[in-house]
Amino acid sequence: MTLPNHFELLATDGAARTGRLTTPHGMVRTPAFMPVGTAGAMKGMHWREVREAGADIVLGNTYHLMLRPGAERIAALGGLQRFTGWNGPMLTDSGGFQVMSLADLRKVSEHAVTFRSHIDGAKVELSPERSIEVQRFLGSDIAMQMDECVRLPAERDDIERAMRLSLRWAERSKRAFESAPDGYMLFGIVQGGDIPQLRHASAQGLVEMGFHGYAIGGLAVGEPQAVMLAMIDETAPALPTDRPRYLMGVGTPDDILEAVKRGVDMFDCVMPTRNGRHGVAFTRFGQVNLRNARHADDPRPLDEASTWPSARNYARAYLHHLVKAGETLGAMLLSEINIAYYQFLMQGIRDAIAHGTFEEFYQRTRADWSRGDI
Ligand SMILES: Nc1nc2c(CCNCC3CCCC3)c3[nH]c(NCCc4ccccc4)nc3cc2c(=O)[nH]1
Repeated sequence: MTLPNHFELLATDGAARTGRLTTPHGMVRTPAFMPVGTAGAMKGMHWREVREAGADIVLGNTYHLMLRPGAERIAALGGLQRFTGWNGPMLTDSGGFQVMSLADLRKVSEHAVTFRSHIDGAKVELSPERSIEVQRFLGSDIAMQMDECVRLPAERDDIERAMRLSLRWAERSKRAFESAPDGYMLFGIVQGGDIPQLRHASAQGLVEMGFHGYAIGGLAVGEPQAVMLAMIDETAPALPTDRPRYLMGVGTPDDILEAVKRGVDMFDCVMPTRNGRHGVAFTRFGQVNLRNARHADDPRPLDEASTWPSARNYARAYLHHLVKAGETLGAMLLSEINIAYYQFLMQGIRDAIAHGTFEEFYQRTRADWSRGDI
């Protein structure tokens, strides 16, 4: 049964696309970078800054929120938007990936993933049905199917086993999702590791089932960028052109630019906020590690032409001092500066595709990153 389409393609330039995704909580401009609000908060930032930076949609974390404060509790309090105060679109991951990377004593069976909570050691079972139920309780606008992601490099047998399990879980996730109200979306997740034939089989299986959008999973899990890009080249053409494509967990500004060029519409990554907390700034001219002593006497701001005040108004020397002194303000300023840069990059990408100048934008942006005089 084909699901209704809430995605509108506005323009294409080569394989790159720009469009609009309509959700119950608002509109998402694509290509979109979705900041990751891990446990119901954007670490070190107020939601108004996330919005002012240009983010249309953020990620919530099913794994963390189902353990604490609990999905039923958030539902009773009106859902994630009301609970957090972010009243825009939200996407939640299914939790399986986080279990495999965060929980201990985890086990994967046909029925579900079972694990011990990293908070109180309680035994927890996360089946496709329970994952969809939790995402519905959270009230997210876009839910993800439950899947199994294999780290790379991996044996072909293991990649195939996980890909076929994920297809069976896709079917169960879709059935469990069917009662969701109009407008709420469910995305399938393509698996298949670094093996083209398995990528094609996974994409074909999902497209036959029919989803509101399709994620490319199983990447950014240890493989070189060239392998990731090759798998996008194999997968994107196998997905419907009129539905959104979401590359999970990606990535650096360079990863994003390369993936947009290959037809990807949506991205999420913890990097802007995580690197910000560790003193690394993303700028139009590349990354700047403000822990480095070379900044101690530098009166220049990070980027005097930035559209974001904090990137224009603070001396590198001050940011260096805050980071070295472990001042919370350092993590706060760099988090907002990084989220703002990522949104600045996405706005430039959307405008370039809309004007048919994506190739020039691509070349100039990469040249600016590698100027190295920062
Ligand atoms: N369901 C599912 N999720 C995946 C994710 C999580 C995406 N962010 C979820 C948010 C929701 C909650 C938290 C995150 C991935 N993240 C990455 N790479 C991250 C690489 C990275 C790691 C650390 C720093 C920077 C980059 N690959 C991923 C593959 C999958 C996948 O196949 N299936």
